[in-house]
Amino acid sequence: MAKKKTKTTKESKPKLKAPSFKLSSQQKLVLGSFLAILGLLLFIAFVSYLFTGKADQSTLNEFATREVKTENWLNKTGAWLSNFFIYKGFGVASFIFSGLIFLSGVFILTNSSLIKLRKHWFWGTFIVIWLSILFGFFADSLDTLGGTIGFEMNSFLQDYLGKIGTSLLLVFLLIIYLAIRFKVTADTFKNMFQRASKDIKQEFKPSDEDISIPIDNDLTAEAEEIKSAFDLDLKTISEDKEEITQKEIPKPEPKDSKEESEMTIEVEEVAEELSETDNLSNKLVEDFGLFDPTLELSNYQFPSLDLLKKYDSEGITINQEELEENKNRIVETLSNYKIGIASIKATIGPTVTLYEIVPDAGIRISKIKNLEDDIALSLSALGIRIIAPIPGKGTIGIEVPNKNSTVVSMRSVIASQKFQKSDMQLPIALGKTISNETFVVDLAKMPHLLMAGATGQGKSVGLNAVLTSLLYKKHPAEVKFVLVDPKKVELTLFNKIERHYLAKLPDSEDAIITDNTKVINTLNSLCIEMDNRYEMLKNALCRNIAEYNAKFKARKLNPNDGHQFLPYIILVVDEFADLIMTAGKEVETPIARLAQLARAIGIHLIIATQRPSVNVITGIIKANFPARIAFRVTSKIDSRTILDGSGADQLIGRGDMLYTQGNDLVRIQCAFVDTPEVEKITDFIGSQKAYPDAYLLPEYVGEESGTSLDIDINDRDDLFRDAAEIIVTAQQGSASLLQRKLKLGYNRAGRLIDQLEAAGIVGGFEGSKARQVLVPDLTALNQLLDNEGKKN
Ligand SMILES: Nc1ncnc2c1ncn2[C@@H]1O[C@H](COP(=O)(O)OP(=O)(O)OP(=O)(O)O)[C@@H](O)[C@H]1O
Repeated sequence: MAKKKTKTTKESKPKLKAPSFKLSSQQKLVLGSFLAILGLLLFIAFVSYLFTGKADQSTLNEFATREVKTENWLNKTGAWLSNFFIYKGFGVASFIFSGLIFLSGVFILTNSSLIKLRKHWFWGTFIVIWLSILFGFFADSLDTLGGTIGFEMNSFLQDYLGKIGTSLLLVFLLIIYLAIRFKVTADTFKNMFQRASKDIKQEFKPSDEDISIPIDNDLTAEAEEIKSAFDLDLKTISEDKEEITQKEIPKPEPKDSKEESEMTIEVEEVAEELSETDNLSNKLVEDFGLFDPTLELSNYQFPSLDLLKKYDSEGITINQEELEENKNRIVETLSNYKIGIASIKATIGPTVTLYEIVPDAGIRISKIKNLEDDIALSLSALGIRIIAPIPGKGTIGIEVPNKNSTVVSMRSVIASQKFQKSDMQLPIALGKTISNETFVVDLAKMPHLLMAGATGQGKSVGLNAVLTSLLYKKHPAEVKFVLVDPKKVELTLFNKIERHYLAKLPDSEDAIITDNTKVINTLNSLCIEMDNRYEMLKNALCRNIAEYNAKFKARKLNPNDGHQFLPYIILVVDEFADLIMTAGKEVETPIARLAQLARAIGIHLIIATQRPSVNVITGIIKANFPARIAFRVTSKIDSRTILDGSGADQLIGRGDMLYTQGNDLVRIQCAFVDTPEVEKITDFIGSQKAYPDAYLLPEYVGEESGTSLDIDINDRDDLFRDAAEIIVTAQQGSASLLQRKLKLGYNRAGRLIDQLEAAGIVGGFEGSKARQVLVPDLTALNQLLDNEGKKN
């Protein structure tokens, strides 16, 4: 029962709210037309009141006396109603009521949405009140304008707000009305004024159409509303008001050419369609701003320039005597070979001076090229390099080392405008060129760097210069280093910034990798990271890391979908020769894969080697490392291996280097950064708040566990039994143990471990941990191996 009751009340509710819903069609017709006619009658009465109101005033009290005639077009009722609405009510604004009543009738007749009608009533009443207050201002001169209510409201407001306050309140109410009702914005006004001024220019006819008193304007608005409500169905009815509405609609008129030239075309800006995610991300950016990857270490301070040393011997000093001497020797030497010189020009660099020679007409360049060695010998100086011709110049260059070379300090290159103002993704200040310009390159564009040079020629300093450059320019959130240092001493200083800048495998203790086994795991892990990143880029529809990160910062990528800000990862291998000698293909394959594919996803490799021989820098490696740095090497062949040409063998060492990124060779004096300087920088960074851990690379589980199981017993290594005994005795399943005890290379030890796993002596690969030994002691081992023998 109770249920029923609630049902009935529920049903009755809309009835109360909108009785017209339940009207029959006939009732609707009756009520609708009644209201429409009433509206019209009121309108007529009101119009008449404007002319006859005064005259009829005295007759109102004698409504019941039929003899007393009134002048209103609708006689007594018209006079009474219009007096009630206009004089006692809201003044001329009451016209709007007539419109609203008429509109209600039309709505009922046409079965239109009553919600819309309610809106018309609400805003209509709003504007009636607004107008009557406005007209109340002029009640002194024209008392009918604002009506009694308008007058009273106006005087009430003026008592409290004064004339100015009331006017401003009216302006504000009008703004509310326009903004909410007609969605007017500041731009609309601008356009309206522009159009109006154009119209005024075009024609200014003082015709009837232009005479508009405020009331007309408001009626216009209402009339438009009426039109829209009818959907233009009831043409006949709206014809009454058409004249008024048409004023608002600009008619396309034929214009002469002069007018056309004055006409400016208004280009509407079409906003790009935003997707749902765009809207969401825009809102997020509005609320929280762009995503800031540095937020976690927001107080991080970049190292200051003071941490770097200044050198006394900095700055080029021109030794006129030396210049003259060298010039004479060059001219003399060349004349010995019957090469005349038309002109000679010197450019003094930090370590070498370049003499640019224009030979006499008719001298063949190839002749000079062939005499390269002889000329160098005659000039009898170490480090002479002849460039014949200088690419793009048509001159011949002879580089002669300066007697007193100047140190290019890291401080000077870091402080340079070129570096400080660079907007490169990974700027590296390598040093200074022969014309003493700071040389800055973008590692992201290289995209990988191969460094070679004989021992003691400045490779480690060069690597430190690269790392220092990045530390001075990149926040810990933006770049991570994977450091491989088989020499175990060169990069140890960077341990201090492990939790800021280094990346490592999960579970590994040290971030700097010194063990070759771990290098393979790390490289493979980087390949997984690369694949993961490609997947993320693909899902985000981005082509490279820069686009991806920009999108992430704009909060267009949802972290819940696995997206995150991606730091650049830079793999630095200090001694590649050692690595490739011991691990061979196992290292070469992932390195080549990374080099080929990793550029787009922000993994860059820097590989340094002392031995630039072809078995270290293999074809596949070379093909993927277009950017190369050569420090001094001992032979022409080595130079050719690195640079595909000679030159590196003629360098003078101590950071003198050649850089190529494809074609041109640039001679650069590498910036010098000393170990104490690096220590100061890493101390400075290390003493600051860090991330809880180093950047963790994805875990890599070696493939050997899967493939090794089908190793044939007969193919076992000769040392299999010895290896098994060592492992079981030590109860430690590690390849490095075998390497040490049996004096084996990494590859062979690894193979033995695979065979031991296949035989069930050691467990599967467990990342960086040693494998589990499954045989408890030697007796059990002997038993196991004997049983195996019997089976076969
Ligand atoms: N850019 C430079 N400016 C001035 N001197 C330099 C520069 N680079 C290197 N040197 C000098 O050369 C020495 C050896 O440099 P570095 O340790 O970098 O050589 P290396 O090539 O790394 O040798 P190794 O391969 O044996 O480690 C430095 O101690 C320094 O005195």
